[in-house]
Amino acid sequence: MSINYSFGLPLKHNYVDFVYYNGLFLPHETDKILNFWDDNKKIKATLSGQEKYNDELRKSSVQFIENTPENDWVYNRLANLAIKCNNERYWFDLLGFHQELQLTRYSEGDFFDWHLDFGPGEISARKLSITTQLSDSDEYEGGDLQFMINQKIVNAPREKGTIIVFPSFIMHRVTPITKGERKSIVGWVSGPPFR
Ligand SMILES: O=C(O)CCC(=O)C(=O)O
Ligand SMILES: [Fe+2]
Repeated sequence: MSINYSFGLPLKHNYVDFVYYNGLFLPHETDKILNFWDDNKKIKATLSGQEKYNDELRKSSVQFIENTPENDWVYNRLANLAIKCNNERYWFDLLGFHQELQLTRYSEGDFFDWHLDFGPGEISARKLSITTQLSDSDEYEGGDLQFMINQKIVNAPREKGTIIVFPSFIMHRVTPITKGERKSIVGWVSGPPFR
């Protein structure tokens, strides 16, 4: 039975595990984001805070997108959405992006096994994770972004342009790609320590 025993501030009950938004990036915009990809800057994905590659936990190619005047519209769009979503749902204390946006490519056989985006060290300020589907669902097989919620696995929507926001402390993974290629752009909104 839920009650409303407030300590002063109104109690808010609309926390959700993840939220998604369709159509906030139009097809020509997702294509423009993909054009930021520069094969010379491609790096093999590492696990945050770890220098060594760990192919058992993660296999993909990533590239970090510097915040320049040309791509500020992407940062801006994601920041505004994170603020709106946070005001409607989470009420976390947010400060901004402390890490560059990450473009990710998963080719056949690539994956990112169960993990949290939050943890000790440099990722301890992360509060909200925000990922955008940059590939059409039929461009790849497998490659589902999944959340573990109360022992149940829930799939995120796959439609190109969909932006998915979730607390960085939620367990999630990207299942192995069995055909084609999946691309995404991922950001982490940081804030002061949890309290
Ligand atoms: O590719 C995605 O949509 C999410 C990847 C991910 O979980 C991460 O980079 O932390
Ligand atoms: Fe993640």
